[in-house]
Amino acid sequence: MSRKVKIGTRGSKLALWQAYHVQDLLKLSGVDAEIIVIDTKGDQVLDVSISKIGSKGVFTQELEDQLLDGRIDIAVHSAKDMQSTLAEEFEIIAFTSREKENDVLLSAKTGIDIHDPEKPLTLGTSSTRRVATLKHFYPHVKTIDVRGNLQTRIQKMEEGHCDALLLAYAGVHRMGYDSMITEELDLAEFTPAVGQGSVAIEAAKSLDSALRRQIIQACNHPETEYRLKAERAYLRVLEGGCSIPVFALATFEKEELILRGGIISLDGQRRVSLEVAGERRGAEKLGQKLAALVFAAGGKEILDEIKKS
Ligand SMILES: NCc1[nH]cc(CCC(=O)O)c1CC(=O)O
Repeated sequence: MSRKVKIGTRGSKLALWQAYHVQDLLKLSGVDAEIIVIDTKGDQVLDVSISKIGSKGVFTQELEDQLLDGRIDIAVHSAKDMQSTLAEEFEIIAFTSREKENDVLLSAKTGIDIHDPEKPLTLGTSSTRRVATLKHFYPHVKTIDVRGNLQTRIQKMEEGHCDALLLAYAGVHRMGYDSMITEELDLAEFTPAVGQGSVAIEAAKSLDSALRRQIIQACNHPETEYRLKAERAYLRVLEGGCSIPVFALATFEKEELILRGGIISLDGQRRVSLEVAGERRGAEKLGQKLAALVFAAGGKEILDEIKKS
């Protein structure tokens, strides 16, 4: 393979970091790659909340068009931002080794404590899962909607719109803001969004098979792949876009794949969270099994209500 692999990415700082990360992984395997930045609809309408832009895959459509044209060979995304079902022509060929999956609090202040109900606290977030989780476990905490990239959000916080931000560790770490983290939240309470912390590499099924193999060899982390397969199979049954407070986290305990996940009502009143375990080669079945159990335990009702609202 003499020509360079063309990596397509959005132009945000986080997206670029992820594209450079994939470029580095390829380089380590002796594969040269170049980065091609593509504007997406999701980036152009920053002032509107994602759930209101409507269509699924606002961040992925333009990249997929270029994959089909062959103008790029692969598209790099936060795994979390990828729809659970891709169009027929596309597939995820690799998941990079996962970062710590936790949500974290980020603040410029000291003494931020979500556990003390006597202490007024306003958190900035734009995720329905995080808002609903706060309402469930920490009802005294106020939230405000803060959108935009991390730099913009931090600026809003420093202007006094909120005391702290509630974000994914992965993004904070990649953007170099670890020093502002005041707390890593408990995974059992703030169970992350499906895929949080991993980078997904998407390709057209028509991609050259030798190149495809090289990219997988260089970038795919099998343990992460199994974990995300289980989580994404769960998400697929729930058809959960990013506007639905669905959560799931698969982990390995020895050789066993454990999948914990559920759903919360938007008001935080009802939260269903369950756990299943099985073998790695049954990862997708495990996701489907969890979905069936969550539905039976009241999750279906919660989901139907949210879809109607
Ligand atoms: N929701 C947007 C988004 N998509 C990916 C990340 C961070 C990287 C990751 O979670 O893998 C974030 C920011 C956040 O949720 O705080």
